[in-house]
Amino acid sequence: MGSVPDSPVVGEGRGTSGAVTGRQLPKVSELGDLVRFRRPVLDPVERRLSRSLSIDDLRRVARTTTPRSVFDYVDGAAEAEVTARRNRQAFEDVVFVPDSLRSVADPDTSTVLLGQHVALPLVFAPTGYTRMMHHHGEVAVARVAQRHGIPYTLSTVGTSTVEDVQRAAPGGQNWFQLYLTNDTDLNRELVDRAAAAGFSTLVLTVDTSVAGSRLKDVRNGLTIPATLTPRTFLNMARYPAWWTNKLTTPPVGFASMRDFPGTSADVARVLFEPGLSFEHLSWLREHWNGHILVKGILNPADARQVMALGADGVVVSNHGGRQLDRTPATLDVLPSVRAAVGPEATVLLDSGVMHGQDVVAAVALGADAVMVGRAYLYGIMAGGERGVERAVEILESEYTRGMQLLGVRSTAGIERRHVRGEVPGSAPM
Ligand SMILES: Cc1cc2nc3c(=O)[nH]c(=O)nc-3n(C[C@H](O)[C@H](O)[C@H](O)COP(=O)(O)O)c2cc1C
Ligand SMILES: O=C(O)C(=O)c1ccccc1
Repeated sequence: MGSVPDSPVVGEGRGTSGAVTGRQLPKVSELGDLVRFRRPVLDPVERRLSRSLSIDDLRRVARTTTPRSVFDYVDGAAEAEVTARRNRQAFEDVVFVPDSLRSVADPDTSTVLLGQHVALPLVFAPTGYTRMMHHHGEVAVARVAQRHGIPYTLSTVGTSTVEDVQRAAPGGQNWFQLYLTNDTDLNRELVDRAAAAGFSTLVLTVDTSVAGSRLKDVRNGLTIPATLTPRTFLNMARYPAWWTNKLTTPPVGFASMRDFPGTSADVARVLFEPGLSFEHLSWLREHWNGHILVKGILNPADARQVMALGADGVVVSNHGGRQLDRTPATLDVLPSVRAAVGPEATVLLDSGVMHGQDVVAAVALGADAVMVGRAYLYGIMAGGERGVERAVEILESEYTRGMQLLGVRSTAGIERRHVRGEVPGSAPM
């Protein structure tokens, strides 16, 4: 090795002899080269987004752009919100063990999910009522997913139809999330429409046979559409920009289903099938030719059973802490679920993913990819379609950097040994 310069050098490069060719400190006349004036960003939405460097920043912006009842619906969780905090804590407790002196040039973040190439191990989770967060709605989220080469999952209780989404993102990987309803004809219609529209994958959610209790929604008097009381009126009146969104949006209910006013808990109570069981999964396997993922799995035995019934994979999820409170953090049960289903099954994880390093951790502990819900919803609340875009940019850059700093140059190179220690719940059950 050549000699290492012992003093900092302004400028670049070494001379042919290997000596360092440093420049003198710049003359005043050259200072113009050193001071750059950033062009002011005039558009207020763009300004807010360009200053948002993390999902947490987007969350802070979202709080200022949306009525409290809407923000709380997204941000909140069930009961005492123990699970929601636990999800985050598990990610924060991760200790990475990096490799050194491995080339991380030309990083490759891509992976294969259900036989399809995806640009990042990231999927947009299904979220109900996206047009309530911002009038750009589901179609905007689907467009961003298509542009970034990641799958988008439309919710059964979305405010756009499968046809709308397919039209908006015809080249995207569009998945449909099914809430099994207590109306057999409607179930068949939902599945047939998703197939006819060209959706490749069904995500059957199994953790919402009854509604979780989100106390903030009850306290805020949240119904969809809004019921006007002095309290809800005052709450919404403070957000004129959000109202502009609303007024430019044609009044629709659940375009995927039938118009149905009420709280999300009312929807679950009146429409969802409380008798949902393994037989329904078998029914679905017969009626759907595409891939099936079962979302809301939290133990290895259930994971094994749904695989035996013909599912292609599972989403380890506690619904972002919005259903049963006091469940384990998903990161903590992930290794045992992976061990139960083997290397070939598709295993996704969601609930609490807010940072690209969370994605690195989940991949290290056995996930093929993660889903994010709130992360992109904070984005859409902060700035519509551009806000969703910003959320992906943030996660993508954090993921890429995290992977490289771990000494790994591809998603496939992230291994269990890159996270320290025994993981709670990883013991065989
Ligand atoms: C506002 C909101 C609405 C949701 N709606 C649905 C839904 O309709 N169907 C579903 O399966 N999951 C739904 N979820 C759960 C998400 O799919 C996902 O499991 C959860 O958001 C993951 O946690 P995260 O938000 O911390 O990423 C919803 C989540 C949120 C925040
Ligand atoms: O809010 C949710 O998490 C959710 O899954 C849901 C359930 C019923 C109606 C709308 C959304």
